[in-house]
Amino acid sequence: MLRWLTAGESHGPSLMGVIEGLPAGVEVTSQNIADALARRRLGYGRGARMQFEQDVVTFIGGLRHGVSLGSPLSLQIGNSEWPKWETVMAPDPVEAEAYAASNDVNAEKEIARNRPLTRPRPGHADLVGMQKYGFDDARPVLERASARETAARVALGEIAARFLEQAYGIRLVSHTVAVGTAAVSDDAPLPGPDDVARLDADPVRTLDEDGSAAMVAEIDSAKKSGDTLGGVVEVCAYNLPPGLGSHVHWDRRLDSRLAGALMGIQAIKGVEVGDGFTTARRRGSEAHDEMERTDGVIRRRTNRAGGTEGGMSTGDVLRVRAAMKPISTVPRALATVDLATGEAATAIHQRSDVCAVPAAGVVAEAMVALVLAEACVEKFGGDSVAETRRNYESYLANIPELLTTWE
Ligand SMILES: Cc1cc2nc3c(=O)[nH]c(=O)nc-3n(C[C@H](O)[C@H](O)[C@H](O)COP(=O)(O)O)c2cc1C
Ligand SMILES: C=C(O[C@@H]1CC(C(=O)O)=C[C@@H](OP(=O)(O)O)[C@H]1O)C(=O)O
Repeated sequence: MLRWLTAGESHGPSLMGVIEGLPAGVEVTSQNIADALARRRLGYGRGARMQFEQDVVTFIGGLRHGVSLGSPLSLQIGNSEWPKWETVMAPDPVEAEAYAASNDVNAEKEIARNRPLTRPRPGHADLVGMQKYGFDDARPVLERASARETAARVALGEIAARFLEQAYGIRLVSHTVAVGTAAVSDDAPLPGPDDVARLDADPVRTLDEDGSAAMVAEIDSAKKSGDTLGGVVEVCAYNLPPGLGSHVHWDRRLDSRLAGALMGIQAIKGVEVGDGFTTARRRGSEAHDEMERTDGVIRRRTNRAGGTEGGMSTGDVLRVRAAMKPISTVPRALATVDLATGEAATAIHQRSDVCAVPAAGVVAEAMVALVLAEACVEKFGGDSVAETRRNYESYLANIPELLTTWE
């Protein structure tokens, strides 16, 4: 069993992540995690915070000399914002007035930060969270609802990705498919795992030059008019074995687990596996992936299904897409109600991203890595990378020759 958790608030001292159940022998370093976190900060259209956020990574346990021990791997990511928020987000009680009297240069701003947020922002967790948890202030809700938390997921996802590659040779890549109405062309080739550096060098993380320019223009135009954007990202996983997940029960299905994991990312409102919604409009004869046997190997002529059949990986490239809604904090103030007075108001707006779709791709990649790592641990078991690898090789070696789908 592989399980993981994150904790921490957006402006608290740090985020943390714990992953438990990973075999011993996974090679990973703080620098690997820092590099993954740097990729998540990329992307045209992100707000001011991404310019200065440092994402300082500290491993707390589970790792020795760059190799996992099999014990819970736990890490911390410092928030650069914390010094400004020490009073507002202090774990222990604080006297705001006493803080002001301390004559600190930041006192005025600090008091302002401490004021209850009573104008909930449409599209955010603010209002429902206040209703549900009994708060008279949106701060305790928005601090955890913030997508800052995705930094911890990307850190854990990087550990999962290293495990997948080292144990089974599975590699992942993500890219941006659309921002608002601007999209890559329908016949653009799928990126491969060796394209990651090229993707990260593009302002919106796509290999399609025209698509990239159109997306950048769309972001510029939204920014100019005080608006925000969403879009679509895709994650591809290469070199999967057949048989991850299962057809036998809904919550064992790989596609269902992937959909849940992607939908669990802040602002994701739709998930597609393979050709997904396009497939729904096709006739059966045009929708499925016909099989043939050539050179002693069964091959699917197409991969419209996106690498799953019957809730299991087929061994073909896994393709999943996630649709992100536009950023909820819209500079062009949205109408709301001041909960302190019941009067009409405009929603709180401080700094914010205009578009975070490229970053969402990196987060989606991390979520897919975590789901695949969980499915592999479940299928192949093993307490060390070497043992799980042996189990994986034995599984493949025991699939009868007439059923093989790989060379
Ligand atoms: C990487 C990433 C960055 C985000 N940045 C912002 C942001 O700067 N401002 C904002 O209002 N929402 C941002 N969001 C989206 C909000 O967190 C999200 O809209 C909010 O949690 C409500 O969405 P939900 O209804 O899906 O939970 C971001 C989401 C992601 C995945
Ligand atoms: C901090 C991150 O994203 C944040 C996600 C976010 C939101 O409301 O979701 C709002 C912004 O934070 P702040 O309110 O501090 O400016 C983003 O910067 C991050 O991705 O690391």
